[in-house]
Amino acid sequence: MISRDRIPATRRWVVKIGSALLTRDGQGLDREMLAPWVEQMVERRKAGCEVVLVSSGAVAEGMARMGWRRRPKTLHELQAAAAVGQMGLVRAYEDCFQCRGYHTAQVLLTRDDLADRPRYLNARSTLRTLLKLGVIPVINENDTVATDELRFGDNDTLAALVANLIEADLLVLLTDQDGLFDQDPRGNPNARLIPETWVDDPQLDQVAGGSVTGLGTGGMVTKVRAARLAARSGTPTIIAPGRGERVLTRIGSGELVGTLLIPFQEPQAARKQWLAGHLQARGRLVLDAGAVRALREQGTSLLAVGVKEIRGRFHRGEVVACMDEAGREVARGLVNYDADESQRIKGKPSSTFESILGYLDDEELIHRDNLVLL
Ligand SMILES: Nc1ncnc2c1ncn2[C@@H]1O[C@H](COP(=O)(O)OP(=O)(O)O)[C@@H](O)[C@H]1O
Ligand SMILES: N[C@@H](CCC(=O)OP(=O)(O)O)C(=O)O
Repeated sequence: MISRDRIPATRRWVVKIGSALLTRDGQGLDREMLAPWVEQMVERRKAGCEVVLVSSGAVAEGMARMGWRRRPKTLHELQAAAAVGQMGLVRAYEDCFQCRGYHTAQVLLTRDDLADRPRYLNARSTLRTLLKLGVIPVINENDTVATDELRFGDNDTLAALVANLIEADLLVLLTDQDGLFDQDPRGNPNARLIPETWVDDPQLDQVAGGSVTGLGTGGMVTKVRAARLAARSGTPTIIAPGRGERVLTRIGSGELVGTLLIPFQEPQAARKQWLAGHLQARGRLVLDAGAVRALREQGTSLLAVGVKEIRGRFHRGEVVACMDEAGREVARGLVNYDADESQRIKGKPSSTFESILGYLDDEELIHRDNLVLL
């Protein structure tokens, strides 16, 4: 189990800086805040810890550059603002890191980049190479091309998936509060900071509220969800106050800063993490109770005989969600048959596939190696 005293030994961090923190009430980047964070990340780097930065702020900086006082309503205007603002964002980081002797690299990702296995593997190799070269990757969502179906939507999720991608030792979510409280501290003076918690504690779903500033997206809800995603690679998360004095340095020395969310499970193999973090399943399979039990209790492959319903359009090799009859997702995995073929073989034993389809590709609908329980 990770505890604060193990943090000084961590060697790979993902640091996420949120919009609520980085932008002065929506007035563009707070460049004065940037320098101390960069300073501290450079300190970490010099102490032998690799750092990947996930930074929001493109939309807010774009709005400031265009002289827009209100956040635009249409997706295209938001995308335009992000494209303008991203220039300012990377320039600010590049200037700040370069004068301290470090190069930065801009990496813009969409959900599809991480959902597609070859692109996921490419992103992983590029990030690893950049880290080996001593460069600081600065990641944001590729807002220009990300439509609603393609969006991570909030950078907490993006940061967690990046932590999975590079198997980070720590995910730091810097925000405008001192950490996670037992209720939203805005307007609740009695709210108490939670210094440490298991990430799977169901209570967290009650305490974490949304964002109220209109600048950030997601609030604590997406941070808790991100911490749970990060836990899949065994990565602990700290939600910490970005405006706190030398916050990254203090976290690095194991001081009690913010909220530590502790992973509850052994790290999953990278392939299973990728499957679990895959945000958009192409289709759904509804399983009968026997199949759900077999997956959960015996860790078997999924056979067509236990499948009652096929929903959505998908091809062999794509990710599908496995649901129980009450509509809860129990697993997801890479399916061995297209949707049309699955429709024809559902509820049937594999001995009949050849006569139904004219061929037998695989005996299982999803092989256990390609399946992850949720
Ligand atoms: N239990 C809670 N503890 C702390 N903050 C909370 C809680 N519930 C909701 N919040 C809200 O979450 C906000 C931070 O999230 P958000 O605005 O999305 O920022 P960021 O851009 O840093 O991701 C805080 O300003 C706070 O009002
Ligand atoms: N990609 C967007 C950031 C999305 C966003 O606001 O995320 P968050 O900082 O998690 O609330 C931008 O750069 O403006």
